Amino acid sequence: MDSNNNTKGVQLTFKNITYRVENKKYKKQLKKQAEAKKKKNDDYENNPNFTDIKVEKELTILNNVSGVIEKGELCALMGPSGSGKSTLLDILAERKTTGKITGKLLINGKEVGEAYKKFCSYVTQEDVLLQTATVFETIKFYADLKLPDMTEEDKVNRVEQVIEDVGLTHRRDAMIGGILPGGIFIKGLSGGEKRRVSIGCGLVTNPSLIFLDEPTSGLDSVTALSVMRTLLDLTKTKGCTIIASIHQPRGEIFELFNKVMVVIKGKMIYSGSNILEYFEQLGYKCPNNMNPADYCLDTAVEIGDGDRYEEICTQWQKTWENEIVNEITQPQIALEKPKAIGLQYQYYYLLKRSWKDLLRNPGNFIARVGTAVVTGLLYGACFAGLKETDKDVQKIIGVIFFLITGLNLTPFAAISIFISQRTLFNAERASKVYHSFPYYLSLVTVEALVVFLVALINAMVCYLLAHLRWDAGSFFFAMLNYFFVHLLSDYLICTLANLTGASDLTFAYGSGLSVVYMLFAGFFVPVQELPKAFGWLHYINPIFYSFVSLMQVQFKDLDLKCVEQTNGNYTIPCQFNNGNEVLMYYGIDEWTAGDSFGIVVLWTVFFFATSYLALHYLNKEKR
Ligand SMILES: Nc1ncnc2c1ncn2[C@@H]1O[C@H](COP(=O)(O)OP(=O)(O)OP(=O)(O)O)[C@@H](O)[C@H]1O
Repeated sequence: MDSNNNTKGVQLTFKNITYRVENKKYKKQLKKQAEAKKKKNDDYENNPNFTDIKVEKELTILNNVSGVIEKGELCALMGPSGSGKSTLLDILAERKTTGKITGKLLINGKEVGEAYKKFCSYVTQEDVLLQTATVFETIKFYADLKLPDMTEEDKVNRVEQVIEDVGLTHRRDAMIGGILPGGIFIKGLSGGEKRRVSIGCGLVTNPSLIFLDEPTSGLDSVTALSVMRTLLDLTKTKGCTIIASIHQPRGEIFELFNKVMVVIKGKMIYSGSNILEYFEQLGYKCPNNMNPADYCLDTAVEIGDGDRYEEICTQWQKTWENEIVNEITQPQIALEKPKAIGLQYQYYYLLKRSWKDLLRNPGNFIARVGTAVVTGLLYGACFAGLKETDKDVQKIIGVIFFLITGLNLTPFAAISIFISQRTLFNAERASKVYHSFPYYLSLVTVEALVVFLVALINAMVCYLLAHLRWDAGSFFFAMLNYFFVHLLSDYLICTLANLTGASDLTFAYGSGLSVVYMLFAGFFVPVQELPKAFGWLHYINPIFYSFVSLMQVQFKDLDLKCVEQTNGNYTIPCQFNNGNEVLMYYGIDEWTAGDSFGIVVLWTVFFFATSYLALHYLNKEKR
């Protein structure tokens, strides 16, 4: 048993919470209002009771909502669909990042500022978990990142205890399972078991306050009851305060709650432990043979649609202000604030997890490296044993261009990884498990390793078989160039994935950009022959600089043998006597290999940065 037994729970009071958002349809609605007014004037005789359409610049989603949840209470947040339950839950858990919020959140009667979030844990409606991790590893990851002061042994004990608390001891080493990025399915936990893992992740820090958004959604009734009983046990054994939004619980689940709060159309109409009695006072008596939860929800819908809605809301507001507020007593419990973990530790744990994920789901890695081997061999076979002769110049340039093109396109295979990891990242970031930067670094570290292997294998196999310029300096500089072409293309795809948040859009924009890059690389059409209107595009084309650098490595000061070809009586004269003439023909003789490679490195840094900024600022969890 935990040493903090029954000391963790807190009292949560929220006062006059109002939430407003911008009305994005404002202009459209104004137009409709004007049209309606015109119609009213034109058609007054037929429609004398016509009322104006109400249009506001801001929408009020929650209006002056207040309540108190005592230490150790299991509280249900109920209401019809769209009434504002999830919004209220998000505000109480301080997860709302959009809109205007006013009102107060008090822990044990005090405003605790920034520290507030550290007392809470939030379990989302969807289970967003890493498919390749086991139950133990998933919960341990949260313990590692959220409990920096604990020894390894204590963390393991805590995780084992949580696994027992959520009833998953028998599934401790089972994989989460599900659909992997790219579509492969691995068998793992059932829906109910995944729900328990998500709850376990929320429990591992021994939080004072736990928020759960629809904890029973998607579960069969037996599993739902079992999950809710687990939560009730936690309130009793650990004193946790738990608030769960819930839609339509079966009778047995409804009875487990110590308190029920009912929100209708953004206003609180009740908060207490005897809702049936309250509804009866209002004139809505629950028939004996009816599930009380169903009855409450039906009644809430009826109240929301009825004429007495405003009256009932006002009556409840008065009860709150005149009675409940005065009865709130503030428990005297010391609030110890959990410490935050350093970025380097976050990076360490994230890298460890990413590495394991790569090893357990090697399909993508094997496919990328395997393709690099096969295409390297095929390039090599087609261009085997090239000679430093005028006759082979076109083939040598072809090898360089094919290698660059292949390495530019291979990162498309990583789109599904970038997109699917984004979902997990969004959920974990919203739960404040780690900062975006160490996450990004761990992602790109593992990617850099794959990129390194692919570039090296692909280019080396081809370079050796085609017998390109044969000295150590040229070989290693060329390899470095191919690695950077591949790395910058990988970061480019990662940027597009983070900008768009969708795999189809990433593919569409990425392939379009690659075509433009190829076209303006100076290979098919030498730069001086590019159309005037678009010729400048090659200056902002990283692939052009890779091409220039590799051409310089291959041809600068290279002697070319002139082997004249004869065709009957006709002799084809040599086009190039040395490599510098080749560079001149392509209009790239004024560049140096170092300068153009430097620009490739700058482009790589640019895409590295844009990819991170897009990850950090865009496509966040939309709540
Ligand atoms: N940022 C926003 N912009 C516009 N409307 C919003 C915004 N946030 C919430 N709403 C609206 O506020 C209402 C309440 O949403 P909320 O998700 O809190 O309801 P809910 O009670 O949890 O519903 P459900 O039970 O169906 O999940 C909905 O009509 C929703 O469309």
